[in-house]
Formats: sequence, C-alpha cells, structure tokens
Amino acid sequence: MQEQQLTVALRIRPISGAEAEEGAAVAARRAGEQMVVLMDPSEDPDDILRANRSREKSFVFDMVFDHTATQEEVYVSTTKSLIKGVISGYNATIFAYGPTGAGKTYTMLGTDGEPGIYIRTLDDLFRTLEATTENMDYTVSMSYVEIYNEVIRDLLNPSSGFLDLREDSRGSIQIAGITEVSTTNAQEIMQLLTKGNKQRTQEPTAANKTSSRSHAVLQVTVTQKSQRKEVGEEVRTGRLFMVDLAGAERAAQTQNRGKRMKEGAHINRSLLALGNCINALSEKGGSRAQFVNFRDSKLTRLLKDSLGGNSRTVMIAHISPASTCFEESRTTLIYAYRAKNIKTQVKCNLQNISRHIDQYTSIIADLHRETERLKARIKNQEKEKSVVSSHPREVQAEMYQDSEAHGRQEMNKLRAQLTEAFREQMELCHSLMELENTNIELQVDTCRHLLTIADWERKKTQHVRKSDELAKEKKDENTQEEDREVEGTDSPEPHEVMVAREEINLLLAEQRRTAALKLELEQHLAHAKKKASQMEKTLPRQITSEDLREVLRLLCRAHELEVGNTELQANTLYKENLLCQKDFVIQRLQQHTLLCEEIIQQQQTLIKAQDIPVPEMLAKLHRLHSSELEEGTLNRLLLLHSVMSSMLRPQDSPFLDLTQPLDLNKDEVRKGLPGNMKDLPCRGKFDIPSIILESDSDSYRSPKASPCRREGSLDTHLSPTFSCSSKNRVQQISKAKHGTPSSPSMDNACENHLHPARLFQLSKAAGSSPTATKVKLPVSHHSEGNPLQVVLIDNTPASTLQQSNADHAKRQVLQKQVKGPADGASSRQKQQSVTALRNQLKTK
Ligand SMILES: Nc1ncnc2c1ncn2[C@@H]1O[C@H](COP(=O)(O)OP(=O)(O)OP(=O)(O)O)[C@@H](O)[C@H]1O
Repeated sequence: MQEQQLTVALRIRPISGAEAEEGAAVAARRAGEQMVVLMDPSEDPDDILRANRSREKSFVFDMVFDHTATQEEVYVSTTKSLIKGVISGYNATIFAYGPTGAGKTYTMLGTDGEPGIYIRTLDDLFRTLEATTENMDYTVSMSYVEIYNEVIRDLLNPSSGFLDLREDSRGSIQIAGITEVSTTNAQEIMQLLTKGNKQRTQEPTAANKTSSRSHAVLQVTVTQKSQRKEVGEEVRTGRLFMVDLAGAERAAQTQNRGKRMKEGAHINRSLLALGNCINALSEKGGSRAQFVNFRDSKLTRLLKDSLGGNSRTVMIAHISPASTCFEESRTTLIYAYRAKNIKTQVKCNLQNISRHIDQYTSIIADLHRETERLKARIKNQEKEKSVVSSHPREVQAEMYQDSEAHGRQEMNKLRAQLTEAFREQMELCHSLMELENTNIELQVDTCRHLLTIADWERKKTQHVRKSDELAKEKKDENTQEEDREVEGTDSPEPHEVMVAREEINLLLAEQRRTAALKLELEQHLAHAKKKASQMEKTLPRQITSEDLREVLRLLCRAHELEVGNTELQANTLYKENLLCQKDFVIQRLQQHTLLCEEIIQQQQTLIKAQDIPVPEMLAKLHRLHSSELEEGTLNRLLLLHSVMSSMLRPQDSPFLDLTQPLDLNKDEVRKGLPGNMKDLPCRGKFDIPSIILESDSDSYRSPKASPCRREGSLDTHLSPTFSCSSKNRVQQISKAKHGTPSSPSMDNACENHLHPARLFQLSKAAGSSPTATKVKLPVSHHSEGNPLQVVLIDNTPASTLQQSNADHAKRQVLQKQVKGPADGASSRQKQQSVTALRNQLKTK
C-alpha cells in the first residue's frame, strides 16, 4: 500500500472577441512554470486603504497549461503515465473540474480533429496491451454513465431506466444493473463511446452553447489473467475512471429558467457536496481532521474511492482567464489548490492462489483437525461394534456397508436441507440490510431538504421583520401600512425551496415503498425461520450417528459465522448513520443559533427604544452572550462533536436507545464550555434545540398551494420551523411594537418542533396510505428525559410519522443506547446489543 498525493493540473482556456477585450484576470506566470496569478479586476490600484494589499494572488499546481497547450500535451502530462498502472492492476481516476464553459468537455472528449483524453487513453491502452510481452490473457470492459438531476443513467443502454448505487462487501461502490461491455477490440470500444456520447444530456445555455447538464463517468476495467504453474491463476484488475463533471453555474450568468434552472440546482448541489468532500479530505490528517460525508450526493458516493480510497487520481481544473469570470476562477483555484492536500492509499488489485492460501490456511487447518477427529471417532465406533456384535463376520460387513451407505445418504439429505434453509435466511437478512441502507439514505436526503426549507423560513421571518419596520416608517409618513405588509409576506419562494418541498414528497413516497417492501421481506424471513426451526426439531430423531451430528454442527458453526458477519455490517451501517446525523444536528444548531440571534437583537432594540429596565441577571446573561459571540461557538460545537463521537467509541454499545436520558456527566460538559459559562445555573443538561415537522400530502408544497398554511393553523403548518422557548415574550413584544400578534409563521415556529436527529431513526412500515405523512413531535423543553427521542414512521392508516417515547416491543423500533462520556460498556453489554440486533432481525 502506497500513499499518493492527488495530482492537480490547471488548464486555462483561450478567449477571444468581447471577452478578450474586457481583459484577463488570470495568467500563467511564465511558460513552463507551475504558477498561476489571479488579479482582482474590481480592486482599484489607487485605493489608499488597500495600498498595502496585493491585488494578485498566486497559486502553484503540479502542472499549468495556458491557452497555447495542445490536447496531446495535456494528455501526455496528466494521463498517459496512469495507463501502465491500470494494466498492472491499480485504480486510477482523472476528472475535469471547473465552471460552465471553461473547457472540461473539450479536454475529456475533445473534437473530431482534436480528440481528448477519453480517446487518446483508450488508444494507448490497447496499444500497450498488444505490445505486452507478458504471457497473460486480458479483457477490457467499459461502462459509461451520466448522473443527471441526481439519477444515474446508463449511456450504453439508456432504456434500462435509473440505476442505483450499492456498496459491496469490501466497501467498494458499484452501480447495480449497469451495462459492462467486454471487448479486446479498440475499434469496438470507440464506437461504444461515440454511441454513449450521443445519449449524454447536453443543452445550450447563455454561458455555453454545448453545456453538459450531467456528470459523465467513463469506467474502463482491465482484467489480466496469467497461468503461472508455480502460483496458479493470477488475476489483476485495474480500473480507470474518466469523469467529465458538469460545470458550476450562476443563474445570472446562464440566464437559465425552468428545467435548465432545476438542472443547474442539481449540478451546483452535487458540486457543493464534492467541494465539501475536498475540504474535509484536505483537512484529513491535519490538525482539524474531519468526517468526510461522501453520502451527500451520487457523484461523491461514486467518486469515494477516487478521492479518499484506492486510486491514483489526477484533477484537471479548468478556468477561463476572462476578467468577467473572475469569481468562478477564484473559487475553482481555491478548491483545486486545496485538493492538492488530498492523499489516497494505492494498492494493487491482485488475486492469486497464494492470497487464497494465506486467507484460508487457518480455516483449512481447522477443517483438517475436525476431519481427523471424526475419523478417530468412526474408528472407535467400529471397534465398539466389533466387540459387542454376535453376528457372523459376513453379516456384520453387510450390515456395516448398508448402514454406511444409508448414513451417507441421510447426511447428504440433511446437509442439503440445512444449507438451503440457512442460505434462504441469509439472503433475506442481506436484502433487509440493503433496504435499511436505502432507508437511511432517504432519511439523510430528506433532512438535507428540511434544512434548506428551514433556512428559507428563517430568511423569510427576517424579511417580514424588515418589511414591518419599513411599513412603520412609511406609516409615520402617512402611507398605507397594510399594503406593505402584504408585499413583505408574499415574497415568492426561491426555486431551490420549491424543489426541496417536491423532493421531500418524493422521498417520503419512496420511504413508504421501502417500508412496504421491508414488511414483505420480514414476513418471508419469519416464514423461513419457522421452516428452519421445524427442521431442527426433527433432526435429533433423524440423526443416528455421531459423525453426522459433527458435520451438522460444523454447518451450524458456518451459519453462526455468517450471522456474525451480518451483524458487523449492520453495526457499520448504524455508525455511518450516526455520523450523518451529527452533521445535520450541527447544521441545524447553526440555523437555530441564527434565529436566536435575530430574536435577541430585536429584543435589545425594543428594550432600548422603550427604555425598559433590565434586571441585573438578564443584563449579565446578555453580556455573557455578547462575549460568547466574540469567542465564537466553536467550543460548543466541539462539545457536541465529542458527545456524538463518544457514542461511536468501540467500547460503547453500538446501538443507541434514544428513548433513554442522555446521561451526561455535568463536569465533563462544563469542561467543554467557555470559562464564563461554567458559573451559570441550568447548564448541566445538554439540550439540543428542536424543531417539529408536520405534513400531509400537501406538506411540502409552496405556501401558496396550501391555504391552511397561509392561515397559520397549527395542525397544518407544513414546513419545519424553529422552536423558541420565549414564545410569549415574542408575542408580547410583537404586540407592544405593532399592536398585532407576531406573524403566524413565528407563532407556529414556537409550537412546532422537529429534532433533526429524530428523523434518522429507523422507521417502521409507513403502511399503504399514499395520501398523508405527518411528523408530529410534542416536545417538553424541560423534561428530564433525553431530548433525543425516537421517531418512527408509524403504520397507522393515516401514515403518520410520529414521535414517540415508544413502547419498543410493540412498535419494533430498532433501539439504540446512548451512553454518557464516562459510561463505558462492558463486553457483556456489547454482547447483549449484538443479541438485541439478532433478536430484532429475528422479529423482522
Ligand atoms: N482549450 C480550448 N481550446 C479550444 N477551444 C476550447 C478550449 N476549451 C474550451 N473550448 C471551447 O469552449 C467551448 C466550451 O467548452 P466546453 O463545452 O468544453 O466547456 P465545459 O466546461 O465542458 O462546459 P459545461 O460545464 O457547460 O459543459 C466549446 O465550444 C469548446 O470547444
């Protein structure tokens, strides 16, 4: 295993015409050098205040290609050297990154006269394979997909519909149902590539006449087999990914509307996820090691290995030098520069007999011992028989032969029955786990959209306040206040919020479908278990000899090992889920902090304006708050992080029972707080702010589509809003200020709570009702119970997603135990948790 740094190249496209007249903001320092200089066109060189600041920023990359670079030069410097590695069984990735119109497709695909990296690579690959003198058989297979609007399409077989991503047992991401065409003929693969490119989604935009609206991933796999007598068959598999990303775009620049705009939103979101992964990966190993969330988009899941795993990776960042593209170029240069810190672990994908021998030596040795023991036992039995038998010698031999043949027959039958029963159960268990995985992904996606909506709700509230203030000022000038209010509250929802609402509806429908499928599988599994247990009951009667019993015992052991393996996989899944939750909880906390900040500011303004006397304790609290703001909230975020991480420590139970109180050691909590907070009362309990979501079939439609929402009715308040413990005060303040109650959205904000962490709990079947899904989370702010509680998609006729301090057995919710930082779990507890999962799988 070798550590490899990501290679980052920069290509600057040529510009002409009006763009060139505007001037250039980027220039390669000198031909042959790897430095590029970015100049801010908006900064005035005569500005005295900025006189000491340089207008120039320099970035150094592994390679820089200016507008004069040819396709051949770019290919030879970035990609050619990867081919040998792929043939030897190493994985490699080359991906084009940058804003729309910067030349990514030109580099990867090129034109008929100036072919790009795809064709040059395939050409060279086949030539190298043909020239190889090693005595090996090789096959080259190819797949070509695009990720368009977060769905994967097979470009070689577009009629196959949307494809899904799956993680195999070794943790590698695979595309289920993908067409992989094998060939040893270069011509054939070129034809396939051309065919695939015709299928790729490309549309003209204002920024690029031939804008790719999807990310395209071309995967070439080279498998080589040798027949070397001394080690047996050796297989090397090298994979080469060539990725042409869609370009980041600004709505103003592309002037996109409707479908194009939705595509743009998806493109930007997946690139943002990629940017986040690059950020987190470049911090890895540094002082601020971070969790890398590959799960945020299909693109990052697919590129997981290329970015953080087993791959030699080259990124070609693209920019336009035009000063009009300064902002896009700056962002691209920053990300590309950061990506240089990413390190991957590269190892050869080699399989041969010696590896198998290594892996299975101990198992084979075990089996040998068992066989010897069985032989010895059979021998003893023979001796015993010959001593006690009174039959003549021939009769004895005949009987022995009969019983041996009968025993073998019996054993084969039993073994086949048992193996079949175990196989069926394991298959069902695996399918259930896969379904659970999908379920988690759906919940994570839902939460991401909820955050988008919550963010918009907060901005809207701010907007309403500003409109109110404006209206008040105008009222003083004798203008009509009501008109202004209507204007303020009716601001249209942004496109991304509408998309988020639509997608939540789709995701909830998908969750219901998954739940129904799960129910079906659970029934199958229950049936299979019943069958197996009936078989087990009849076995003792059928088994006549000790050796039979031994063989069956071995079979059972193998089955137990497989169950253990499944349990480990389930553990990993839940831990991953927890990490995702942590990210969302942090984001949600940040949103909540912003809201609190807004409330505090308004209250301060009001206190000052009306000269309200403030009690000393309140003044002290406010001073503390201000000083904390200066210090930043990092300490608390770190505390949250340590709490969440402590749940994942191996000595703790892998399953969290979120219905249990979060038993935090107060001293430890205080240690993580800023010094001046340690003296404050009421800080021992770790309350995570919560929101509540209620929805029905209209849940996530825009407010205009939902009349009840406009009326602000509690039961029909459909989007996630913020909790606030000082609801009455806000109302009083609002009344005092405007003579009216606070806005409906604020009222509901105070009464509806949704804890993001709750959304991640494993859900129970949502039933068949297609019409309604509700999340209703009555929260007691000062309850002694754990603020993290169980949410489940209940199987009620109304398909209600309900929070509950549930009766677990009744609802069959997967339980998890939260342990405080000081609370270590014994191995017995661990064992109990594993048994709990086993039981849960059993009950499923
Ligand atoms: N180095 C180059 N030399 C010549 N022409 C170029 C170069 N780079 C880009 N172009 C031209 O610029 C236009 C836009 O390039 P291209 O479509 O490759 O951009 P892109 O980054 O893939 O954009 P999008 O993200 O919108 O798909 C094309 O007409 C392409 O031929």
